[in-house]
Amino acid sequence: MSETKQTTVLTLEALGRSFHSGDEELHILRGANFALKSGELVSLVAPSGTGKSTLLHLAGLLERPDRGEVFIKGQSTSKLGEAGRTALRRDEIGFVYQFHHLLREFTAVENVMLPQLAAGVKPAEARKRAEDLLGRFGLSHRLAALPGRMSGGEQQRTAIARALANRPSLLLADEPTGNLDTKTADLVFTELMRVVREEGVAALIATHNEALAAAMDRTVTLYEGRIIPFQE
Ligand SMILES: Nc1ncnc2c1ncn2[C@@H]1O[C@H](COP(=O)(O)OP(=O)(O)OP(=O)(O)O)[C@@H](O)[C@H]1O
Repeated sequence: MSETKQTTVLTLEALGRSFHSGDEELHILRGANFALKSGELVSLVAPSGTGKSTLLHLAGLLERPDRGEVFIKGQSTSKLGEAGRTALRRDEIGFVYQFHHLLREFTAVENVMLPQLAAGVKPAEARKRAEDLLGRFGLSHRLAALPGRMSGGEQQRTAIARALANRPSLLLADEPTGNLDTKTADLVFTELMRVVREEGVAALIATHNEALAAAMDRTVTLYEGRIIPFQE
């Protein structure tokens, strides 16, 4: 993709977020700024408790900041009501958690179909997309499996496929392989990066694994409530 055609998918502007802990006020984000361009893969590597999940939840419109603004493809989100935020989240953002959160009573292919059906995609088309995505994660033989019968790696691959199902422009992932053994984590992470690049999705991925982080386009960290380039 040429430089001129790249759009900014996610913009965080002067984000502030504090939490009360007993008598104390924890200022977790203190004017965090960030921009992510289409197709860009960025890792977020920062010590535990510095606010990675907080930041991803704000960027994913799951929570609202105390101060500052989140823009999705240049669109301001602060003035949107819950219905508007939900629609934007459904159409533009895929989220992957450390734990898969798949619906246990539905098969792998159904789990990847569901967000598409919610977005109004016809069942036959949703199934085709789900089968294609799961196939690209090496799960063609597990389409009809229930989450409880799948391995941790298979569950997480399915959760990533589900997050990509609606062709989001932005993928946010919070320690997506943090719950897996090292070998499986490396495999799943490599697949995630491959499919994310194939799909042209911009991604911001929190990870503790610096080796995996280094395979992305750039790495950022959190320092004193702000987002800065990561330096080893
Ligand atoms: N809802 C909340 N209420 C009170 N405190 C909170 C809340 N959410 C987060 N915090 C606090 O804010 C800080 C940052 O939390 P956050 O989960 O964003 O960190 P993190 O960098 O993702 O950590 P980890 O790597 O351990 O997951 C922590 O001190 C946490 O206890």
